[in-house]
Amino acid sequence: MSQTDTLAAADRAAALRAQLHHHAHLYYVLDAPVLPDAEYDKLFQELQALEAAHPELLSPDSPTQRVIGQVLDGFAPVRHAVPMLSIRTETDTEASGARAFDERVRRQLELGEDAPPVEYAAELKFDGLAINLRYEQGVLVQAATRGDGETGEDVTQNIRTVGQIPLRLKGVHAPVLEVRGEVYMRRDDFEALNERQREAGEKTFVNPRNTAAGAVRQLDPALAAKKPLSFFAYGLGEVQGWVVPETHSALLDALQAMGMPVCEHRVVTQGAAGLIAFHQAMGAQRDGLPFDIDGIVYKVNSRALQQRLGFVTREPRWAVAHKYPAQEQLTRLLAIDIQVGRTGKLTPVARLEPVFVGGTTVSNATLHNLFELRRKGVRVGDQVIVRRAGDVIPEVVGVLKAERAAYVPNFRMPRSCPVCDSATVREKGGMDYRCSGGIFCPAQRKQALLHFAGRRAMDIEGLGDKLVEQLVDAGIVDSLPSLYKLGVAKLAALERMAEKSAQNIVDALEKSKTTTLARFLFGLGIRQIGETTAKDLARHFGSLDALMDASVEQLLQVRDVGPIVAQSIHMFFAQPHNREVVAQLRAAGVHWPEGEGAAAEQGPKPLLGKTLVLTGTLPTLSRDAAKDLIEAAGGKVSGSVSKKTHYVVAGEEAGSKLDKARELGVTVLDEAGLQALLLSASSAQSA
Ligand SMILES: NC(=O)c1ccc[n+]([C@@H]2O[C@H](COP(=O)([O-])OP(=O)(O)OC[C@H]3O[C@@H](n4cnc5c(N)ncnc54)[C@H](O)[C@@H]3O)[C@@H](O)[C@H]2O)c1
Ligand SMILES: [Zn+2]
Repeated sequence: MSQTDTLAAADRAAALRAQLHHHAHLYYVLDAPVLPDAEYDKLFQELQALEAAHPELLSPDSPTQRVIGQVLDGFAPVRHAVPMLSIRTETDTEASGARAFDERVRRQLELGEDAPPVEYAAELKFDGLAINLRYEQGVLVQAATRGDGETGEDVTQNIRTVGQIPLRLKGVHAPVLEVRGEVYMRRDDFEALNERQREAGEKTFVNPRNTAAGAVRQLDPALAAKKPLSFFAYGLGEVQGWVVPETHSALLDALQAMGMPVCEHRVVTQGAAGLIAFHQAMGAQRDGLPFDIDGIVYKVNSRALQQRLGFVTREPRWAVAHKYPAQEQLTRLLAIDIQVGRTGKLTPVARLEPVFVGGTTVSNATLHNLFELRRKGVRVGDQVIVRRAGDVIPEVVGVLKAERAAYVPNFRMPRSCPVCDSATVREKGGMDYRCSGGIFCPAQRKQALLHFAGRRAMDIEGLGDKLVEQLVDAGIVDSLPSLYKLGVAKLAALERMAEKSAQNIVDALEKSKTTTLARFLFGLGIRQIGETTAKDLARHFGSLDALMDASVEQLLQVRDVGPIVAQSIHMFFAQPHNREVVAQLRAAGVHWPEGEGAAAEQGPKPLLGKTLVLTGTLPTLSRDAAKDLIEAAGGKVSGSVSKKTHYVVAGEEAGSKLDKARELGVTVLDEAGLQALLLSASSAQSA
């Protein structure tokens, strides 16, 4: 090898070490890596290869030679009685990773060709943070992170908040028993946490691993307690006065018997073939697991053999981590498109240079919403980190800002819906932009039709999920008015539809034409217009034309209508295509007694200002009918009992609401009591 080769190699090795140290610091000390693991691993492997080719370049402080990580200021250092090591990684293709490990083990144990296969225990490699739990006389006295392997951090206070970690071991009173395992965050807990963050307009977390690590290494235990963490045990540290089982699998059984959470997905198997089978089987189940794993750990099962194999500086010789495809990868953001969801929500979607991540090729990923996109600072052309884990849709979780070559303008949400061209709106205080097109927007059509046909709206019997799906997909129904053009022949031609049922639908459509203004308004599916608001509006304006022409100020006069609702109604009727839909529906024969609301408004209001709660089954009145009666009498129906509740109307099988009413001393009525109240109050008022 020439001298220039060696010099170039030395330069490259030094550069790689500097980079690896930098990224390890971000990862292990600050819990805030900027590179995906796969990129870090590439650099790590390049350094390993260089050092193998040029042994003279090896230095004891190389990241390949020792565990990196250091104690964060603010935590007391804990010296590990038994060092906490790393595990050698096999990133090769499925079969060869296990075979390479088995061959090494056999060579080191000096097993001949015809010696029987080595017994292995295989388990999952949980993607979290290693923790050493020290129990003295069976009581948890200290919890420590790995740190640099020799010295970790005392995180006892934070670990005490992890409900799955026993504070006392069952049936163990040994002077010292250190249990090691992984603290992690379940995917559903992680998603829920991020959902809350997004709703609050706060920063979201990148992945469960870094979130869990950050929570454990949080200086304020109260903040740590807010992040739901879980735990799996997989090994031991120092032991005094306890007989360690002879195999790894028996150890895991023993840990489980002490009350330690141990993962059920593990096997004992002979030779490489069994390892390969387990790696493949778990690879197929990986997406469905409730937590992230980044591989399988193979361990020589016999403790005696483990001791014979021993350690190299950084890792045991008797274990190996056989990885799966990474769940985070770097790729380029080609464009940002807008997707319109079933409820009209606009989601920015990243079009990506296709990348293999989490086991599949991904070319689209969600950017969630404008605010998150801005906070992450994502721009078209950027190198972005894509995460795909489990069944969650792939998402862009970060960006390498240093890589940006030129100025790229900030992304903006479109002013009109890319599907239907209706105006887009952002609700005050909300994070989301929406298409205001409603039924007019093909993206929202099915949802809008179902809502229109719903029991509390136009009440079109038989027009459910399946049928709407069929009608829209076949292009037969593309708007609310086109519903009323459906004939028996067209319907009967659909799959699973007979003449009789088609006739029933046509009859139901006909029947629905005679309705009330409140039902019709509610059925239009105007954002923010629930059933109660629709009733209030109908009562207040009495006619649809008056409502359609109302100004925001006039709308604000209606009981319980605030600025957001008023704006939404005004916006809806300001759009010509919405007025057109209304006109067509009326032309199709949909009608209601005009002025009905105004008349009702003048009737007696015996329950004005009263709040009632309904619970259980009433003998004759349906829940809806009771609600209508109460509302017609000026009362309000609420879903939960509080000190502000005036009456609870209870029927059969009334549940916790009844208990709550008794607890708070709220008057409880049965159906007869309600009827009497309506009558006596109204006669009292008219008297
Ligand atoms: N993104 C970055 O910038 C960056 C920087 C540094 C390190 N990293 C990542 O950190 C990892 C390397 O870290 P490492 O050296 O700690 O090794 P490792 O995390 O790959 O392996 C050792 C660890 O595996 C864990 N583990 C999980 N399940 C286990 C089981 N069943 N049995 C035993 N141990 C189990 C333990 O916590 C143990 O400490 C790589 O994935 C690397 O990509 C990333
Ligand atoms: Zn639209």
